[in-house]
Amino acid sequence: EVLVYYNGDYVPKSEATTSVYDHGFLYGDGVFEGIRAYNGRVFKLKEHVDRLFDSAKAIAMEIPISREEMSQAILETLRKNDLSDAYIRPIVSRGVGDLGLDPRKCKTPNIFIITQEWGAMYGDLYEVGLKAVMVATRRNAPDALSPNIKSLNYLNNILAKIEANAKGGDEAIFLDSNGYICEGSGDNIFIIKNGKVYTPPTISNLKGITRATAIELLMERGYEVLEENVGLFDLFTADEVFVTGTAAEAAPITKVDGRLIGDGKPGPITGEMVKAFEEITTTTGTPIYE
Ligand SMILES: Cc1ncc(COP(=O)(O)O)c(CNc2cccc(C(=O)O)c2)c1O
Repeated sequence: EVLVYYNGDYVPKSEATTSVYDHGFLYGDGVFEGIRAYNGRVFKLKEHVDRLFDSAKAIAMEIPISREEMSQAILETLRKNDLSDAYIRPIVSRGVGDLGLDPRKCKTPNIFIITQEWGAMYGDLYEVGLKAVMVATRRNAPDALSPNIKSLNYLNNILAKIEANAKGGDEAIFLDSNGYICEGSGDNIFIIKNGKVYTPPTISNLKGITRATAIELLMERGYEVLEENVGLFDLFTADEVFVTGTAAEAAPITKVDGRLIGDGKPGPITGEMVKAFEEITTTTGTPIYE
């Protein structure tokens, strides 16, 4: 049975439970990460652990183990489950406390680490590309609940997904509270026009680690990457669009709200990205077993 890390122990999946009085369950009061291991290496482990601790600091929650201990716990959980190609989900909740919002009711945070086998998220849709739809639900504003915090509050993203499902889309694209193109329900977005690459600034979306990697890879290949606001018109008239995320990696978007993007097939720069990701994720990263 899969073993889950729970506050320092490795327990069978069926025993990886928390109390109904855990404020992570009661109020979504907690943070999490989504990380992948490829070919026996964890991709961008330090960046993900750093973001987990930043998210915790943003909600004034002290994680009771160090960054290094968190990294080792992630590697050990993979080893306990003999995993080399995996999806890794660290979760830190505020912990158990009486009913009522005040986090001071919770003595200590609970830490879980789930690991499981994970293949490509969209399967063969990489060839044909994803159909995206715009959703009415806006991404939560930075001055309301910053989308930079990877928190257990994913209802905003789920509402977008519900809208996309209702509209028959594979992915939902958010506008931010100012009406600019923001990101997908679980991934960042890139738009290509006349050989230039545009991606929204991260004030209104998650500081994606795959997004940062894509920017590096594109610049290494001589592309100009502009982090600036783009609008619906820019999205609809783009030559290419792709989304990036730990789960999605780099996934082409070939239709948005019924409009073909470019000629409706994944574009050349997107193709370069998919190949570059395959290369970098299978050759770099923190070894699990060495
Ligand atoms: C809202 C949002 N935006 C962008 C990303 C991409 O960030 P990274 O490049 O750092 O992963 C995410 C990450 N989203 C994510 C990651 C892993 C799994 C799932 C899931 O849908 O289960 C979602 C996300 O949740």
